[in-house]
Amino acid sequence: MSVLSLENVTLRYAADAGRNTPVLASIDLSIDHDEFVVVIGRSGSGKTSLLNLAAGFVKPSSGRVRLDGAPVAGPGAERAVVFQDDALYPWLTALDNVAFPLRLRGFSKADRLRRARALLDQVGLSDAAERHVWELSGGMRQRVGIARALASSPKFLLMDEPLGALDALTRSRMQGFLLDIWQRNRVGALLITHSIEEALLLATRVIVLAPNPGRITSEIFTTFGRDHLAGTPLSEIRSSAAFRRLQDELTVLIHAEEEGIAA
Ligand SMILES: Nc1ncnc2c1ncn2[C@@H]1O[C@H](COP(=O)(O)OP(=O)(O)OP(=O)(O)O)[C@@H](O)[C@H]1O
Repeated sequence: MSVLSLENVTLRYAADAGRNTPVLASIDLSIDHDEFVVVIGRSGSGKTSLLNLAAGFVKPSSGRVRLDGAPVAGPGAERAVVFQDDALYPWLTALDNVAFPLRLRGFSKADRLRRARALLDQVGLSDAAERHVWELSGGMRQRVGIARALASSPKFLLMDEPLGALDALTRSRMQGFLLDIWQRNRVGALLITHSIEEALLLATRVIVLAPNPGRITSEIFTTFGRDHLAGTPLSEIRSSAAFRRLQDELTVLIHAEEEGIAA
């Protein structure tokens, strides 16, 4: 079983050396391989910074980031990252975009095309394999991006607002799709969102970050995503009393400090 952990992490950016308050402070977060952890919090609370630490894009100023007990020294194939902007290679087809990381890992051409086709099939894009990026809709591009992230068989999928640029209907469909991908590939997930509804639908655990310094103020365990995977339609979950109650609770938790300052 894999575990990705941030242990007593503080982060100050070099550009902000004069700033007294760190961007993140006293962060203790451990993500198991079967969890779907969603981080939510006000703008500037350090959500992206936290994901960048887990990805190894930035190093903690103090504390440790570990994967299965070993220090994380930088980015690695076992922690794949998906951004809001899909960042696909525009000159390649969907198939070649997904196959690209496999080339870097030394797979033969036949093997990478076989695996890339299987991944595109998994994200429902078999028919779009030969299309170029500009021929794909926003939701399709994000699915290619996720297939590409899965190509390296990561243990963890780190997603920064992956559905943030999509229209409401596509976003809603993609939420069900993300749950399916998470379950089928048995990856641990860390996802950032601004949407309380999305957080509750996807997460097995929601983490609330508050700013100045960025720190974890609440943790809520939920089962809505698993209920959906067991057959409950998302529309039924969204309109249930239990879901609405947690939505209200989470809204209060996210804005608690703001209201405290205003009072
Ligand atoms: N590379 C950087 N160098 C210096 N400061 C940075 C850098 N990246 C982020 N920051 C600062 O760190 C703080 C947290 O930023 P971060 O992007 O992690 O927050 P966030 O919660 O993801 O915000 P948002 O919801 O607006 O995307 C902000 O004050 C930001 O200006």
